[in-house]
Amino acid sequence: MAAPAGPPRRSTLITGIGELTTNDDELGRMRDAAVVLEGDAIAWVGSAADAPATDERVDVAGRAVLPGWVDSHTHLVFAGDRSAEFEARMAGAAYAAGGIGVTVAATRAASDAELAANLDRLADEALRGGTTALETKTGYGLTVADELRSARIAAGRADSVTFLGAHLVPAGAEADDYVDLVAGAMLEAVAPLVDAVDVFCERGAFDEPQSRRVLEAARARGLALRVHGNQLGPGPGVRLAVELGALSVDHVAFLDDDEVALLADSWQGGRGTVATVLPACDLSTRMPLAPARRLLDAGAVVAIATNCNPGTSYTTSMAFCVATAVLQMGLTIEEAVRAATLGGAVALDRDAPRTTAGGRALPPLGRIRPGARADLQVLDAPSIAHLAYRPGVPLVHAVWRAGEPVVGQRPIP
Ligand SMILES: N=CN[C@@H](CCC(=O)O)C(=O)O
Ligand SMILES: [Zn+2]
Repeated sequence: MAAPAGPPRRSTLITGIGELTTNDDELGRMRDAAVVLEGDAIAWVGSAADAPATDERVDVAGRAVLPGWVDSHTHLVFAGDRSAEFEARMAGAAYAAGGIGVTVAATRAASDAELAANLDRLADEALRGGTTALETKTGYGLTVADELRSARIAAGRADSVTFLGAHLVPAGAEADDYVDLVAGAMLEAVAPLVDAVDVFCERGAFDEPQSRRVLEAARARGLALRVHGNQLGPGPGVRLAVELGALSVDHVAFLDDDEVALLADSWQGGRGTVATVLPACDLSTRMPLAPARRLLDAGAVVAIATNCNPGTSYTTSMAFCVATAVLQMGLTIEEAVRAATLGGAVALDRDAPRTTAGGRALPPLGRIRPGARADLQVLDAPSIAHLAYRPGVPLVHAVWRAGEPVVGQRPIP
């Protein structure tokens, strides 16, 4: 299968692929496959025996190749450490939304350079673990100036940036005044820098009317919507997200059957709301694991993400989340890998080609097929089954991001 011809760009053949997971309905999961990368995109996928000539090549000696992880939910603009809070939780204390305030104080006190360096450190860590596309959020500033600098630091470092001014009512503020600020001046300041707007719709954070105000203001500006919902108990987050056409509702640990059906039905007749499960967060907060099996059985679209943040889920490891989804949430290997790659791309609205406001073409993410962004990872294993069969073992052998070999084995001319 080949992409339409364009101007010549450096081409690389990846051959000797023992097992290729493409997430493409026609190509499926292939044996003895080869892939050609050209510039930042995939140019050809097929049987190794039919591979075309290229400028350079790399033989991965029977290893498994799959799309890079698409981590569609992280909070990487922060400073400080909450390991004492984590240790207390492991000794029996409950998680409460108010812990966010500790990170807000540390983030406000940090310099731009410190915040950028912390984000770069975590993004590099994620890349070494096979993550080739990353969403990240503001939400630890909670003033116009601090949210704006968080958005500036995230823009250009992440594939997708989300404004989460509605993360917590900051100390000393009155809730409805703060919602006015978030939906007004704060949103106006960050809007040119962000792709989506998110709200923590939960007891102790924002209630349904407050969440709705922020989301409707965002929608009126043409921004995509996300909701942190049903994390710590039953709540209105899922219903609100589906009603307003949010791209995703994330956490979804507490769902009744009607909410599961609502998420599944949201896909009838067009684009719906992705249910993003965050297995590392569920474990780190000692909450029930989100019902990913029930969601898939009902026909919902599921994404798996890390929710990397210093409070509830301090990991960049998508492989850990995939292993947990298989071992503890009842997903098959293929379902978990798909949710952590293509599922994330759908949650970011990046599963199809897009053009930026400035006219730049963005190739789609989450699949290995001609025309997709050349984002792939090579495992030091013959099959994706090893991601759960060998949990906790760092299996990344090499990573290409947008056609560049960024980790491990390099091609030779
Ligand atoms: N739930 C809300 N926000 C983060 C937690 C942030 C924190 O505790 O610092 C989350 O996704 O889990
Ligand atoms: Zn989150």
